[in-house]
Amino acid sequence: MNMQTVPDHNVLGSIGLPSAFDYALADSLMHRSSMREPWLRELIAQLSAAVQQGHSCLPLQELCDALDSSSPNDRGFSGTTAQLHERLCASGLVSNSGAESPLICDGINLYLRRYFEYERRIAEDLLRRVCGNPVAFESLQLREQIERLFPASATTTPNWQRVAAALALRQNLTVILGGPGSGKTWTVLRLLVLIAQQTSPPLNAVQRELEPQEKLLRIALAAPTGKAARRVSDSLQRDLAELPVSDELRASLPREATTLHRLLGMRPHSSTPRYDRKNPLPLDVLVLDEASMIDLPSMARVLDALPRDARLILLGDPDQLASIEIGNVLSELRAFNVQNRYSPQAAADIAALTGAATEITSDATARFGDAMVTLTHSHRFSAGGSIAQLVEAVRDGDTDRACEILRHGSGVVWHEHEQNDALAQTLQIATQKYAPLQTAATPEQALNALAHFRVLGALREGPWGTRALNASIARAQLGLKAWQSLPPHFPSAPLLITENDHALRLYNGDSGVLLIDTQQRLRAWFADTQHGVRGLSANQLPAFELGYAMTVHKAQGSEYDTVLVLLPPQPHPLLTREWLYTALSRARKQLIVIGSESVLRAAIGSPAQRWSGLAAQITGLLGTADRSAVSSS
Ligand SMILES: Nc1ncnc2c1ncn2[C@@H]1O[C@H](COP(=O)(O)OP(=O)(O)OP(=O)(O)O)[C@@H](O)[C@H]1O
Repeated sequence: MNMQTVPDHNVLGSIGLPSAFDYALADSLMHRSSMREPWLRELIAQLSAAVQQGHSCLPLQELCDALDSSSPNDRGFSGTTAQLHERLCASGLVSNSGAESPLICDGINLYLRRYFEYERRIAEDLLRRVCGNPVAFESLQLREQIERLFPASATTTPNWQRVAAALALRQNLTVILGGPGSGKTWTVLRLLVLIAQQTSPPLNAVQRELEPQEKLLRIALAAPTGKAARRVSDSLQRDLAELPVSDELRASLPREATTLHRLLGMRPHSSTPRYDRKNPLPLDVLVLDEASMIDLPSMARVLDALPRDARLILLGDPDQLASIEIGNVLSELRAFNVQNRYSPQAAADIAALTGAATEITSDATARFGDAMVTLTHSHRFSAGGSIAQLVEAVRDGDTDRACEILRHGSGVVWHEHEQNDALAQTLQIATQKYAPLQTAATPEQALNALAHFRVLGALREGPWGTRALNASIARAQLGLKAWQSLPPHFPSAPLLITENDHALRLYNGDSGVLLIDTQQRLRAWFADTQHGVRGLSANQLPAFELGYAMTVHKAQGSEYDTVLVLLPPQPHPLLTREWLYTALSRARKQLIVIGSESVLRAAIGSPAQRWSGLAAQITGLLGTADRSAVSSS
């Protein structure tokens, strides 16, 4: 095959066609190899295309199957993964890990070197924090403290929030997983109290003045986006007030979360952060919230910068949409402990610290799984409510049950429309639900109306895209004539910020509303934890667009009383199980789904597939032979 050609078909059906860029990369690498076989060029292009789509590697097994099923004349390889591995190594482009080759193959996955190294650094760092010096604790006193901070509740047995606290006291890595409203932030604040009490006794104001700074526990909270960081800050401030601790201790806890970008001191136009391995962050504890949205390079960077003896606490929901960039770190980690089972030693420590009996596992990777707990009770949805049940059914891929709940559940409505009827119904409901926005007399009323309802879609462009929906809803709200005579941003318009402005504390995905003030100027209003609302002149704002309807990606991390989810008329690659799970779980009280059963079934039946070798690398480093138990999903 001519090295310059770009085939019109791909080897791996589940990855989009490699682009000219992918083939250019393949060609530049092929020049460094004495091997001229078309299948090798094809493999490299596929690998490059996979990385563009968020995969960090490609499994050899998938590649073998795909190459084997394509025409032998065309591809020229047929054999086992071991044979493929051997041929790859013979190309001179691939090594097992050490040598400076552009590609790495560890016998399971094929990587571009950079992504192998990110995963290797993350795996080594996390293992060090899990397996480093076990923290000694005095269980009797701690048990009393845990009972005081985590009051007994009838929600789950065992009380997984207490278990999270016990795990965090044992080692320097804790991963707290759970769906929306499962109490992750509530737990982490109490857990920080325990760590602070264990590490250094609280100081009063005078002692604080006298005490050298380095004796205070240095804690930071960070999230991948500005919007997520602000949301965590809001939750912290809400929960801090209710903490049963002294004022001194309360004052020593963080009130604000920051973005990963800011935490690392990323500079404009530079990819080199201020903090790194040579200049580590001045921290004893780092909490990373919304960890499912953290991509591989960012995770590697933040772990590099975190001192080796600092504690790391990851919070997140691995069932939500993964990072739009490369990697799916959280769901790879979840594979080590899906069912809250612990090694005998961890189970004994949990029992000593909380009195809870947990299931024991003899799995060889349990040592790593001991860092993990999944909170299973939602404090936000009413127990056993239809929305919670529906979200669970979608998460578990139980399509029949999801359809059943949608048809007969309370608080959920399903309009099984196809094609244009779905758009017409969306418009009708949105017009009615957004009516209070039109009549709101104060910013508070307008923002309340906006918090009450939102339309969520899958796509941005096209007739079913949020851009077209926003224009249609605005037209319906204002009347066609008014819409034609007004600029796109008008009084009572809901707005969606589309870029970060740290100085104004406005972030991509934030919602606000435009209103005319007493001096007839257009002002934008935003909800504010401290002051209720805050107003800014409309011409101060960073980029924004209409926000009656938004994509689920933009809505990630937000909730509304009522959510209308509009499915497109045909299945779409974006419409995965994780997309639907994230969309449905944005609703607090009422859910309206508009779309056909076939599209709904197709979405539930399409779990997003992200190839990653992180779990395999951790397993390898743990020294277990049984890699298949935690093979990447
Ligand atoms: N054990 C508990 N007892 C009483 N209230 C709780 C408990 N755990 C959590 N809550 C409350 O439940 C609500 C949801 O908790 P929280 O915000 O911590 O959940 P989350 O898992 O962080 O949610 P999200 O992922 O959506 O950010 C909050 O109002 C919190 O105060």
